[in-house]
Amino acid sequence: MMGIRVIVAGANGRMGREVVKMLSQHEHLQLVGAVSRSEAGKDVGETLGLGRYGLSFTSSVAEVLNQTKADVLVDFTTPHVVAENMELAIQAGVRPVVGTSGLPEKEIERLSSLCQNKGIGAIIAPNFAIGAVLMMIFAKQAAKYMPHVEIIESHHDRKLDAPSGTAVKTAEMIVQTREEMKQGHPEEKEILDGARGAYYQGFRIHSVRLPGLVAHQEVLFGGNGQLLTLRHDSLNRESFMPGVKLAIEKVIELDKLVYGLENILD
Ligand SMILES: NC(=O)C1=CN([C@@H]2O[C@H](COP(=O)(O)OP(=O)(O)OC[C@H]3O[C@@H](n4cnc5c(N)ncnc54)[C@H](OP(=O)(O)O)[C@@H]3O)[C@@H](O)[C@H]2O)C=CC1
Ligand SMILES: O=C(O)C1=N[C@H](C(=O)O)C[C@H](O)C1
Repeated sequence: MMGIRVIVAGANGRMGREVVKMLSQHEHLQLVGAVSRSEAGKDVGETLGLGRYGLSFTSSVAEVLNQTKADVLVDFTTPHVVAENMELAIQAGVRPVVGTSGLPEKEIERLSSLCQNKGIGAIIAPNFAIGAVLMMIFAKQAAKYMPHVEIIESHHDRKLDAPSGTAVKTAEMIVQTREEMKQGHPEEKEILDGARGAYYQGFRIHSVRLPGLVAHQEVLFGGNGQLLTLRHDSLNRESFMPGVKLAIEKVIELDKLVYGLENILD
């Protein structure tokens, strides 16, 4: 396989650090740029405890794209900047692989058109853990036969967006097979605001935030006299890395934006 030149945005964050470490373990994946506002100018490897790299952090995606030839931009930043980062990359002919959550549907559509106009690939994956992707696929299958469903997602308390990107994607996949219906008692009333969670086309999504958690989700299906629970737990951030590696390798072959890792699994 040809070498793939990769820029990482959010490289000093929880996910970015893990991506930099993963790249260092694969000869065909070469880190050519790393963005961190707080660590700009410092050596990437020394800052991340990986030994001297001879490559310094850059303070913005615009700057690194200007200075560096790259094939792929991996983005694990925040919902506020991810769209702008993607747009800059697409304009520069660099393919985005995006894990950052919180991108609204309209924005994904707009970025998809940009990719189409430019004829280059991009991947936005709400969750790169293969087990989580399987949970979403199984939830879509189950919803056809058990349409009474609720999603409970639980994350660490540093998370900015709720519900999680994974919960939103799971809900989007569920409604592809679930007959539309409003669940619960027709006269149900919330005594405390938000008690029943966020409403999504007739069913509910609940978000838990606690220190100690990483990334977890349960999809609960109820039927007469039976319950089905699908559960996935990411116990550390290494769990996302096989999916990130796969996306970096696949995005090179794409000529459009793909939303969801399930669409590139063989
Ligand atoms: N798809 C998936 O499988 C997964 C997705 N995620 C998502 O990835 C994203 C990042 O998560 P995580 O690594 O935990 O978050 P962190 O907060 O640890 O890292 C985000 C990094 O983004 C940078 N950043 C923050 N604000 C800005 C800004 N305004 N402009 C430019 N850079 C900024 C910061 O770096 P600095 O201050 O140095 O610039 C920070 O280190 C989240 O949206 C999360 O939901 C997380 C796990 C898995
Ligand atoms: O913020 C996180 O940590 C995670 N975010 C993604 C999401 O919003 O679904 C993926 C994973 O759940 C971890």
